[in-house]
Amino acid sequence: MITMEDIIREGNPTLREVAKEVAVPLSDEDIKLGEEMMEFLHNSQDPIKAEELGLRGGVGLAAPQLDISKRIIAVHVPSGDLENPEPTLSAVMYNPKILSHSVQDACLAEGEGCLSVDREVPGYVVRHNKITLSYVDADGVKQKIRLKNYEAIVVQHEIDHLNGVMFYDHINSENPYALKDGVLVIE
Ligand SMILES: O=C(O)C[C@@H](Cc1ccccc1)[C@H](O)SCc1ccccc1
Ligand code: NI
Repeated sequence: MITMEDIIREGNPTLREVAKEVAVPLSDEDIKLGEEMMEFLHNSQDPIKAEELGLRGGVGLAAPQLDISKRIIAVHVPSGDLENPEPTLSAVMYNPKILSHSVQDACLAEGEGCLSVDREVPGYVVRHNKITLSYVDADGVKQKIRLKNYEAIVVQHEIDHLNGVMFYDHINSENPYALKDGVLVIE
């Protein structure tokens, strides 16, 4: 079971590598890894288990954060609506690829954090507001989906990890809260 000890922190060179595509059909090893990554996200969002296991809450995780330089991410975005517990996005994605994106950019009002970064780095992380994404799912089936707003931001944060990019690479060092016109700030 994955815990915080398995997650490498900034300074580890693996976080700056471009991860390799995984073979399709998926190996049992890669399928098992995806399952463990998803299990971590579920545990990290369960107050009892997170407390028990000392987990930081996460809505996404990328294999390079486990010192495994493979193009695998897991995302599990809860709906946040107690009436409707269905997550708005929950998937293990193999070889995810952004096929196209909106001209409109977006950022989270509260900025971003990272399970591999044990410090606050304030500032707007400007990303695409909408993306069209292809990936191979856990059943080995090629998927093509469109995401927007928060779900699109989470997936872009994780795909950045596959390309050796950290969220603070996007922050304007002169003025962390500088925003071009038209950037959607997501509360
Ligand atoms: O380090 C990671 O990749 C997981 C991040 C992903 C992420 C951070 C900020 C914005 C989008 C995605 C963790 O989920 S950071 C902790 C967190 C937990 C719940 C909600 C937002 C951020
Ligand atoms: Ni991260």
